[in-house]
Parts: sequence; structure tokens; C-alpha cells
Amino acid sequence: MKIALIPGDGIGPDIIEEAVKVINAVGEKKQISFEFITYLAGGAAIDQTGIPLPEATLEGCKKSDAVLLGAVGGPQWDTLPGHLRPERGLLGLRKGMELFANLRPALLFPQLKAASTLKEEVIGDGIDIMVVRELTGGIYFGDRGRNEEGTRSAYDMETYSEPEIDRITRIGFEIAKKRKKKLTSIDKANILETSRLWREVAERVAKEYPEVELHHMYVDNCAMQLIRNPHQFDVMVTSNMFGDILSDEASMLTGSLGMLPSASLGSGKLGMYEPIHGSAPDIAGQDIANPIAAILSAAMMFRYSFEMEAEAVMIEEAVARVLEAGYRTKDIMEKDMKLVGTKEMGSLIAEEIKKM
Ligand SMILES: NC(=O)c1ccc[n+]([C@@H]2O[C@H](COP(=O)([O-])OP(=O)(O)OC[C@H]3O[C@@H](n4cnc5c(N)ncnc54)[C@H](O)[C@@H]3O)[C@@H](O)[C@H]2O)c1
Ligand SMILES: CC(C)[C@H](C(=O)O)[C@@H](O)C(=O)O
Ligand SMILES: [Mg+2]
Repeated sequence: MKIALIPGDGIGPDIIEEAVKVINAVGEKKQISFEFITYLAGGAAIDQTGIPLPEATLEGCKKSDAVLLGAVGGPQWDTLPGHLRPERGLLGLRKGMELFANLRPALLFPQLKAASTLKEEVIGDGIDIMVVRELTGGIYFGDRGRNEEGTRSAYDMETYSEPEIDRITRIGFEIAKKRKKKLTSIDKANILETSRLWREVAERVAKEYPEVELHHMYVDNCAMQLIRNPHQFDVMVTSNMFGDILSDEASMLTGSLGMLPSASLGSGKLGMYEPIHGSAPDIAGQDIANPIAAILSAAMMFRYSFEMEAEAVMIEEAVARVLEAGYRTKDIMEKDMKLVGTKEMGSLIAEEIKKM
């Protein structure tokens, strides 16, 4: 298996190192050999090559079986013009590999109930929501620009085509079909034309999935409902920007932004796996970042790109056991638990795999 590694910036290298430890532990256990090739993207690429996405990175990623990415960005690149920002490198990777479906599972490990921002009575028997975010369209990729004459202005255009909405809502239905058979499509159809088309297409696709219940919800209400009663959601499908925002919100239901992994998928097996959080410049290089989102992203890589479900479950189970033993990074620390750093958390999870 050929894995492209893009550590990126800030805490990216810290957490990717731990994910690699865990992947190697699975490899040892199951006698699978991995070839890791490290590529540059984001700020690290700007510093070395002047651009956020060197051609060699995209080409190398396309030739790999999967890509594991840490995070990109940081204040030192904030003053660069938009097209040169580190984050554009990430968008280029997603678009370049045609990874239009971003799965962000917000799953609360039972051991972390106290770390969730929700009250115990709201949590009930747990939180398990799959956010399906459209990843290569919408306002992120629309025409944008500035008018500098007279009163200055700027614009970002949101466009969605019917095929783009069709394929992402279909993914939502397919996932819902294998879960609790409830899909909530999130939009702003009371105001946006793209959302009105989104609803029409979702309704049409729904006819092919009679076993799945389709609901529509406005995004502002959804932001509130997620906290009021998260149990009403099974699978959520939404546009690029709404999915970005709602998934950060959903991460706090699971205890921390540092707990939420993601898989970016296209029509083949190649996928990119990345925690949903950013480069966290405020804690970079201090051995305090939570590596679990990156490690759970590696589990998703086994599940979706390698079709190795047992290995994916092995990693998830190892995370659960380490949490059960009371180990916590700073972001999920609670009274009477054992505080560990990034490296120790990664080592504990890798060791747990070796014991299985
Ligand atoms: N996928 C990505 O590469 C990605 C995602 C989001 C933001 N970014 C970029 O990252 C930079 C910083 O953005 P931001 O501060 O808004 O968001 P962020 O996600 O980096 O950090 C938000 C807060 O969460 C904390 N946090 C994040 N990940 C954590 C982890 N694993 N363990 C413990 N705490 C963690 C940070 O310390 C910070 O307080 C920006 O340049 C932004 O564009 C990149
Ligand atoms: C860094 C940024 C471009 C990115 C996004 O908005 O998609 C990030 O916030 C994410 O959630 O992966
Ligand atoms: Mg985000």
C-alpha cells in the first residue's frame, strides 16, 4: 500500500507522526507493508517552493492508494494574496483528485461523555451523526474577486450544478440506507437559489431511496437543533460551506475538535484522510495536540480506500481502550484522568493494537 503523507503546518507534523505510528502497528500485526512518501502542501510548500500546491504533490497523491493530511495554514502566511494562501493548496488537492464527498462522523466515545459540551440528559445513550459535506463545489470554488475602483467591493460566487447535487445527495442516501435510514438535507432554501435547486434535486433522488426518510432543514435552525436535540439526526448532507461550519460545531458534541476525523472520497478508491481541525498554531510543536482525529482518519483510510474493515475497527477499538484506561490529552482532560502528550497518546494507541 502506497500512502502519501502531507504533514503540512502547525500541529500537522505532530499528529501525522502519531497516525503513522498507529498505521505501522497495524502493519506489524497484520503483516501489511506500507510505503510512505512525504509531500509538501500548504505553508510548508510555500516556504520551499513559493506555491501552496507543487505539481509533484498532486501527481504523487494521484498515484498513491491513499493520502493522509495533517493540516495547513498559519499566521505567517496570512498576508499573502488569496490565491497563494496555504488553504488554497488544500482546495487544489481536493479538486485535483475530484474528492467531492467529505464524510465527517461525529461519534461520541462513551468514555468522553463528561468532555462533551452537552448535558448528560441530552447525550442519552450517545451521539452518532454522519455529516456528508460536498467538497469540490459551491462558494469555495466559485468566481471571486474584487473591485478596487471607487468604493471597494469583493464577491464570492456560490454555484451548484444538478449533477454535483445529485452525486452528493446520493452518497447521503447510500450511507443513510446502511444506518438509521434518516437523511436530513441542510440548506438555506428560504433565501439561496442554489439551496432551492439543492432541495429539488434531493427530492428527485429520494424517489430512488423509498426506505430512507428525507427531511429538509434550514442551516441556522440546524446549528441550534444540533445542540438542543442531536438525536434527531442520523445522516446530514449539505453544501461545502455549511458542512465546514456544522462539522466544527458537531465536534464539540464529541468532546473536542481534536476528536473528529474525515474521509474525502471521489468515485474511485483513492481518498484523502484528514482531521477536520486546522493547524492550531497556538499549540504547535508543544506535544499537547490531540492526535486522535488524525488516528481515526487513518482508520477511515483502512475502511474506505483499502476496504479493510477489521483493521479500521482495530484502530477505533484501540482508541476506545486507551480512553477507557483514563488517558487524556489536554483538550479532553477531566478530573482524575491521566494527562498525556501527543506522542504518548499515539504510542499508547499503537501499543494497544500490538496487544490485540
Ligand atoms: N484542514 C485544514 O488544513 C484546516 C482546517 C481548519 C483550519 N485550517 C487553518 O488552520 C489555521 C488555524 O485555524 P483556526 O485556529 O481557526 O482553527 P484550528 O482548528 O487550527 O484551531 C481552533 C482551536 O482548536 C484547537 N485545536 C485544533 N486542533 C486541535 C487538536 N488536535 N488538539 C487540541 N486542540 C486543537 C486549537 O488549539 C484552537 O484553539 C488557519 O490557517 C486555518 O485556515 C486548516
Ligand atoms: C482550511 C479550510 C480550507 C478547510 C475548509 O474550509 O474546508 C478547513 O476548515 C476544513 O474544515 O477542512
Ligand atoms: Mg473547517
